[in-house]
Amino acid sequence: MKLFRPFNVVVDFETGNLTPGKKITRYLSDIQHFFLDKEKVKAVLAKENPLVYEVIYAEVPEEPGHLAHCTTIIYPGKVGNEFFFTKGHLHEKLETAEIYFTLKGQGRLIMASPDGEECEVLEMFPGSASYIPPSWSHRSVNVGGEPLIFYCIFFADAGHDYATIDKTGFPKVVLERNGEVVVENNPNWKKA
Ligand SMILES: O=P(O)(O)OC[C@H]1O[C@H](O)[C@H](O)[C@@H](O)[C@@H]1O
Ligand SMILES: [Fe+2]
Repeated sequence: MKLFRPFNVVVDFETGNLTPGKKITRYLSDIQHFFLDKEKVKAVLAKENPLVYEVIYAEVPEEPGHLAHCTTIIYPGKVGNEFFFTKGHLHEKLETAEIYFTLKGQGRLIMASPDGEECEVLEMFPGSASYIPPSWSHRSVNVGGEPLIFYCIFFADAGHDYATIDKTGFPKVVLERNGEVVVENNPNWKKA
């Protein structure tokens, strides 16, 4: 068997940069359909298409036994009163867990069972290591005024199921009300 060689990557805790790494960028236009206030989304997009988040990942084979790892940087921002977030996904291999270790910023991690009947929201803060158990969909939200930066480790063959979330959305939304971060039921959520 051909041995895969050990290697280091370097993570910058301040910027979230991971070197050497490959970058994925997601703009508001990529996740616009998830936001509650459709008019506000339109108004923002008429002026600009802000960068919402970036993922920088180490290149590892997408094969059983390997661990994929990456940083995610969610920029601060809102559409109306709804904070910027990641698309969110289930793993195609539902039986695979994941860990998010927060390096910088303040966030919320929304997780839901596959049918969406169960939902949990964890706080993300520097030093928090959030465990995403098998089967839970996950979306992270930046609730602060600086980038939310976290480091993720997951099974390299887990796969990303975005189609389910496109159909159902998440059961909860994270909003700012009177300067407070609040978690509310998502009126647009559809049962899987
Ligand atoms: O894939 P998204 O839902 O857009 O979330 C962005 C990224 O968040 C974390 O970094 C996960 O470990 C990645 O697998 C995921 O791609
Ligand atoms: Fe994941």
